[in-house]
Amino acid sequence: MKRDRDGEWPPASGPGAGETGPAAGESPHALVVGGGLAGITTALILSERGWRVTLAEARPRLGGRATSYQRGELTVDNGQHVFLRCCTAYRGLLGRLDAGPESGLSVLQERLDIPLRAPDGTTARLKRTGAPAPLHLAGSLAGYGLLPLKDRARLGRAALALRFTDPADPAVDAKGFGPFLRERGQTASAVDRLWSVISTATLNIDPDAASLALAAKVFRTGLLEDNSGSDLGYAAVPLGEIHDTRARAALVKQGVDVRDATKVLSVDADRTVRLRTRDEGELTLRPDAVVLAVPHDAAAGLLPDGVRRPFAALGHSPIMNVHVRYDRPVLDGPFLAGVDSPAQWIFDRTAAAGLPGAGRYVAVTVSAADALIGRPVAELRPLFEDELKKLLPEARGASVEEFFVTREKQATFRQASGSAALRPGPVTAVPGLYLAGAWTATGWPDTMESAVRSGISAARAAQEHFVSVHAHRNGARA
Ligand SMILES: Cc1cc2nc3c(=O)[nH]c(=O)nc-3n(C[C@H](O)[C@H](O)[C@H](O)COP(=O)(O)OP(=O)(O)OC[C@H]3O[C@@H](n4cnc5c(N)ncnc54)[C@H](O)[C@@H]3O)c2cc1C
Repeated sequence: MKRDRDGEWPPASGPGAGETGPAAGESPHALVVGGGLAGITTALILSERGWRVTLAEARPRLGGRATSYQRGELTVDNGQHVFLRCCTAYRGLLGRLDAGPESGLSVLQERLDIPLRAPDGTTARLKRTGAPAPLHLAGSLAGYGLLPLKDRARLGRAALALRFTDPADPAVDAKGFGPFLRERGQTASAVDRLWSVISTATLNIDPDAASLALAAKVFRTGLLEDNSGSDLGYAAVPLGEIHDTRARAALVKQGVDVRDATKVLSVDADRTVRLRTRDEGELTLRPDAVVLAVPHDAAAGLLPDGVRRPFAALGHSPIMNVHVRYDRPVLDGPFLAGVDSPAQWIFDRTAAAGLPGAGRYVAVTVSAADALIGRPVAELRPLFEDELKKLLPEARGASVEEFFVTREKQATFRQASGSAALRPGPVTAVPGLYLAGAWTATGWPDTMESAVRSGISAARAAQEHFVSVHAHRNGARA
């Protein structure tokens, strides 16, 4: 079987460390631009390989789009984040930061188990058994109470077709997920009440517009190829505790020069980089490697003139989170998926956010939030309070103590059909200049997993280039 090197967090040293570090006495300098998960990963790996690494992050905190902020006594995530057991690279990063499930900082279900409810009170449970994939879901889908029997009977046809759909095929990427499902007999309710629950959450776009290739990647890797792939995980603490505090400590321990509140202003074709530092001063560096681990539009703005940047057309899709504090428990588990409702995923974040007392704090995720993200709180509040009363019977008698909204207009790139062709690999036309970020060509949707994979690939590309240039120079000298 082909080894999935990008899915493995590379060992720091010893056998398996891969391409080996720079030779003794040589200590090349890398500037990693962007302190999101892609930049953190690149910086850690290059540093472990013997590079001197500077990490420049424009904001005062690390973690990029997967982070937290303080609001009174609550530590609020900018948006609820989940991962799956198949996210091997992100789980590798959690392990590297001592933040895996065994640390208590994150949770990973032993077996996939998602409770779902519709506003009319109908419920279902997406649950796996220990049977081999795809039989591990057969019982759960056969009893999926949110769909009539005739719809359930047809689910297998689309699942089987997805299992044989190649996510790497450009012709597949040119197609939409919605049309593919309809062609395979899936009704509008099957799309809304089952397929979209997973595809909208992972691809952040309506199924009709979503790339079939990315949908096939999600369903194949998560649900259809391995029985444990979709076991669900999430942080048990604020995201910032892992992606900022823990990551920063690991980077500093590793010797990385972490410069937050430091913005890269320009990168020239000879790798001369201008930065604006925390104290508003300017600094110029000329490192051996520059890794742009920034969002795609920021990368398009920083690349030197003459370098192609088709990815500037990737666009964005928004995610909105609605945050509600109740005076009492309203959820009878850690989370619930809502169907036929704008309240798509409801997570109890009381303990994670550090809220004391009997009250409860829930975070509600609205992916592909194009229609709602621009609406004022005055409109969103009655809408969501009402929806939550329909989905959570316990909320009907509860008082809302606080209601606020976080809006991420550029949460992910627009994962539409045709987007794969726009995603670049880590190597650019400028020697020593690399790209990383969840939007680059990892084959994964714009997720934490994709970000970490992109960081692994960029670090590997920088390392291989450096080693080959030096082997060439040393050969020329001999
Ligand atoms: C609300 C929300 C919910 C999400 N839910 C999930 C989920 O459930 N599961 C999941 O896996 N993914 C989820 N995602 C997606 C996930 O957060 C991203 O895919 C991932 O964090 C991207 O990491 P990154 O390092 O590629 O980019 P980013 O996190 O965007 O990091 C890039 C960094 O570069 C910095 N930067 C930009 N320009 C400069 C400059 N000129 N100089 C210096 N620094 C610069 C930025 O400040 C930023 O910190 C969600 C995203 C959002 C917003």
